[in-house]
Amino acid sequence: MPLLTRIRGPRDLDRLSLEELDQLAEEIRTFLVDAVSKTGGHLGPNLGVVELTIALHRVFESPKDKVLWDTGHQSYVHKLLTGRQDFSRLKMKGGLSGYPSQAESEHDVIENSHASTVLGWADGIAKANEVLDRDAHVVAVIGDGALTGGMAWEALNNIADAKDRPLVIVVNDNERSYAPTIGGLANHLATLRTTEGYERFLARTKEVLERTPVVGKPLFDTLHGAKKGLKDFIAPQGMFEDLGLKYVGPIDGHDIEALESALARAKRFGGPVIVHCLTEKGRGYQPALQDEADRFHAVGRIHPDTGLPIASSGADWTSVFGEEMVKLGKEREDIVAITAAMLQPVGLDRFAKAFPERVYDVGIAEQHAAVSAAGLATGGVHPVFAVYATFLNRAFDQVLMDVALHKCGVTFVLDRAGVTGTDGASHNGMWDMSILQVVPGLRLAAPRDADQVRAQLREAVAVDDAPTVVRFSKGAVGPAVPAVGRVGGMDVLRQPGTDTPDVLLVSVGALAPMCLEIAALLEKQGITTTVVDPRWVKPVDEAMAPLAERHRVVVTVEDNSRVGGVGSAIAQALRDAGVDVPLRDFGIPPRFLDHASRAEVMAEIGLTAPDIARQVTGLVAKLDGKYGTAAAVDSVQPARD
Ligand SMILES: Cc1ncc(C[n+]2csc(CCOP(=O)(O)OP(=O)(O)O)c2C)c(N)n1
Ligand SMILES: CC(=O)[C@@H](O)[C@H](O)COP(=O)(O)O
Ligand SMILES: [Mg+2]
Repeated sequence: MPLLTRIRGPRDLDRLSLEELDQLAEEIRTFLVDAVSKTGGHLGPNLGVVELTIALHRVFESPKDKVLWDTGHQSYVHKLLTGRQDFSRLKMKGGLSGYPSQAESEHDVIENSHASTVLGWADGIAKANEVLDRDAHVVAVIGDGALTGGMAWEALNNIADAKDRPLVIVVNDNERSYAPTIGGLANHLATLRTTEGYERFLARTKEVLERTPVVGKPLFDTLHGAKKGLKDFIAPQGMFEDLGLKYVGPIDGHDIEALESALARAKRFGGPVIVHCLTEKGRGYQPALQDEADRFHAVGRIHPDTGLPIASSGADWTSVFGEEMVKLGKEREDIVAITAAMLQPVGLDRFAKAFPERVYDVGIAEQHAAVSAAGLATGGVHPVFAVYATFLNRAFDQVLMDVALHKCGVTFVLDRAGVTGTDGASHNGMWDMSILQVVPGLRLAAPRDADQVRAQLREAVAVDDAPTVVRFSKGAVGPAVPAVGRVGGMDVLRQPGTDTPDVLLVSVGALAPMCLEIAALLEKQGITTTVVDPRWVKPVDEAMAPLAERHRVVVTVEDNSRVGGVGSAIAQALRDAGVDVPLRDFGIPPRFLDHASRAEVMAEIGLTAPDIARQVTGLVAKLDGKYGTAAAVDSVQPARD
């Protein structure tokens, strides 16, 4: 990599010739395939923005000028050009984040991986530049997929209203989210893509007319002044121009010279301007280009030559859900499915194949998905909206005020619930069982294994007068965890072996195997434990309080924030029932978790069997008066915050 290794920062790009820039682009592609095949990551998106990122950093002066990335999964090239070329531990503990990271570089701003926010950020920074009279540019890169998110349009509405506030929007149009981007916007972008760019037409006309004696120049000035009429005739700018945004494009997103010319003109424009770039997701890497599903949007470790996965994972939670959905779809014609641009990642691809007319991809529009689901339920069908837990955060109000308030029978299936790890703080599904606790009427299930996913999904879709939620983890689903008894609606997973047990251990969802391990460790300390799985964690089962009362201490363990989670809800239920058995809740501490493997994160926050068993042993010891009264129990520190 003779050129890439010489790039220590963006300004090192300035001295390269066009030929060298093209060579650098090739070196970067080779680097990306080699590095990401070893670690896994967002290979396809980054292969598509190599030339675009080079051109951006040649035209704009980061970090003085702010180069912002929507979702941030396509920022690997940006990292390579801003002094970060060790990708050996990408997305791993202590290695580079898979997204921009302010801790890594002054060139990075937006760290969260939640789509459609970049234009809002850009609007705010541009306003700050104006207020502080700062001589700096803001350039926001947004994908065609992210542009289907409502927040992008809220921002555009504001940006378009400030005609003299410089802001450059680069639409990275590769015609895909994971799958081909859907909706009216995608269709509009297609018309812009397929018509001869007005700018190119104008450039060519200018060239011809400037060579035309006498009438040439005046004619060009007339044409150039023709403005919208001519533009719409030559290349329908439509929506963006109608919004009042200057539109430049479409530009070949792999032609560095054309990109630099367009970006330089946009930079000089002095107001909001859209540069519409046409790129190819997975460019330059045949296995990605041939991947019809998602062009290697996010890959695990792969063989670089073939693109084939190195480690194929066994049955995962997602596929268990997907298969049951197909069965349900056959049994009930009123069941429909919704995805927010993630059909395959959430496991609805098989349902879509079987029932193409009963699945809706709404684009990256979770809020719309929830409201549309309320409409679908009101219309007499039962929608199942499958979404990553962390992405439902943005649709909280819609779940509350559209679905729950109207008692709509909508089922939300939350994949990637709990600690996911390698995608960093914004991807952990650690808030759903807290924020959804406050939704009146909503019922929330946390299945512990594949059988329970199937059973609880069926129980959920049988509810037609309230929102139901089924949440499960990322990745491989563990072995079946059988019940050995039943109390109310709850499964007993381990009997205490005595009529006066010490601990009631409430195991939530996928942590059941760990909770059984905790009980075994406690038994070695002579501590008797009942392990119970509530199955439906909201509302708290009526049998919980009486069951708790038969124990000396209650311990709850959940793969969700400790704050306002299942433990809090159970504590409140015990108080309401006048049961004052001490309770200690274990969960995720209320802080943002740096990227690392799931196991490393769980160990770091103390959500492991040995950690919890040690703390519970201390609790019981205090109860035994070895260290004073039961009240001393409260002095035991919760899991490390
Ligand atoms: C709110 C939200 N929903 C879903 C996702 C998952 N997601 C990550 S990237 C992506 C597709 C983005 O498409 P686009 O913006 O066109 O970028 P590209 O990958 O094509 O460069 C999606 C749906 C997300 N990050 N945030
Ligand atoms: C950037 C984004 O939101 C997705 O691409 C996400 O990174 C995929 O996560 P999984 O790998 O868990 O499907
Ligand atoms: Mg795209």
